[in-house]
Amino acid sequence: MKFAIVVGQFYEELAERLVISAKEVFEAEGGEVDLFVVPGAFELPLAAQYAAESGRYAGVACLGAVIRGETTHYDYVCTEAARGIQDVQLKTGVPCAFGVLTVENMDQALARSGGGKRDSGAHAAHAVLALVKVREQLSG
Ligand SMILES: Nc1c(NC[C@H](O)[C@H](O)[C@H](O)CO)[nH]c(=O)[nH]c1=O
Ligand SMILES: CC(=O)[C@@H](O)COP(=O)(O)O
Repeated sequence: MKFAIVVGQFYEELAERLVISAKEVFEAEGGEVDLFVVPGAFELPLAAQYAAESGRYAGVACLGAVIRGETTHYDYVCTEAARGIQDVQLKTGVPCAFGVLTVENMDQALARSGGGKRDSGAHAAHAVLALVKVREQLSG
């Protein structure tokens, strides 16, 4: 079974941490992973749509990190990424998990990318696998 990981690499270290964790989860289930890199979280929905519509993947983990700055730009990036990824999975029927950190600072991001509080990369991969299982249960 093949999975896609699409990652916004606005913060390269965080992107790498999230990808490593998600990849480990997919590969532990025997999955093969293709990685697609985009500049930031705002590009994730279209990248996820490309992957979902390719017909090659059982699911897509959408990863990235958005850290609030001085302006309202944060709100638009987060909202569009979340809404866009949800729209893609509902439109295509291909599981697309939201593994995008939306945080106030780098410490919060590190803590949620395998730094002890949570691993959002792994959680996104587990979410994809869970939806694939639901689809399999209903198609039998
Ligand atoms: N500030 C962050 C961004 N901003 C960039 C956008 O995601 C997008 O690439 C740009 O607006 C061009 O379309 N992206 C993140 O992923 N994280 C941020 O903190
Ligand atoms: C999340 C963002 O877009 C943010 O990093 C941009 O920073 P600023 O709001 O200070 O321009």
